[in-house]
Amino acid sequence: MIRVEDLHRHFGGFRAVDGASVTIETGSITGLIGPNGAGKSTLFNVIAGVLPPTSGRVFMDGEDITGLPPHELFHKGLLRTFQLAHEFSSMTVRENLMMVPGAQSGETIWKTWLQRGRIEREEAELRRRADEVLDFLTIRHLTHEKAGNLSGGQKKLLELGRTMMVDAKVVFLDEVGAGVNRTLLGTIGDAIVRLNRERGYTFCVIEHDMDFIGRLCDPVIVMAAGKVLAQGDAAHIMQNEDVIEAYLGTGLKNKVKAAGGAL
Ligand SMILES: Nc1ncnc2c1ncn2[C@@H]1O[C@H](COP(=O)(O)OP(=O)(O)OP(=O)(O)O)[C@@H](O)[C@H]1O
Repeated sequence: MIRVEDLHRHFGGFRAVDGASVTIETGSITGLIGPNGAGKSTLFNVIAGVLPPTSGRVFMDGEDITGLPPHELFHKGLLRTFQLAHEFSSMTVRENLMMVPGAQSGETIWKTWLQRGRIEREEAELRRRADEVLDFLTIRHLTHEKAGNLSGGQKKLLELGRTMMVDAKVVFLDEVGAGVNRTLLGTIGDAIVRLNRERGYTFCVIEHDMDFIGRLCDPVIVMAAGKVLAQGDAAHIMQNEDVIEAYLGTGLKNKVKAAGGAL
């Protein structure tokens, strides 16, 4: 479980995150939604150690992890996908999986040179794991494709695949659906659900596509102007007056109400 207590992150006088307290339960796929500029990415960055908080605390399974650098969180199994570094575009999809930091044993070049048999065994094992990941994500046909030729959605699948190479526990995904076509978004959604159910991954997902959020996420956390407005299941959340106002603004909300319409 990730617990965030009264987190603030200011940029000069501007409060991008302004006293947010949230819980991401182990085993959940938690959605994080809110209008542009709500502070969602900043909250992710602070939890994942990319930015230090101005104040407040972050706990992982009861351990205080506030301000730990990304590589330490990485070793604890908490990662924001871009911590895996971007794909190497001139390398194949399988090579990209095999290159994930932390997937190798981490021996020095000198030692591995002395143990060439061992490095070959390790490479074979990495290749086997990479192929297992490609099968899981149903992209085995892309094994030898250069990563630079992948579509936006296929790159997102590769990102998910790379988390599988390091046995992540808690994965923070920022705007999974941005620029991804419907079919691939469905495949990405299925992969997230299967990783959650079959491998016990906990996810926290920022996404603007409400269909995607509604299908995948429970609970959903809503942020606006740096604060947490509401938390609950997606259907319940979209009935919440504060949430409607944050998305539509008071004027439009009143017009919708006057017209007797729903959102
Ligand atoms: N490094 C920075 N320096 C100054 N202001 C920043 C910085 N990073 C973010 N902000 C500001 O903080 C606010 C929150 O930004 P953030 O990216 O966290 O919002 P968001 O909810 O993720 O928005 P979006 O959905 O558009 O990605 C924005 O007004 C943004 O301009």
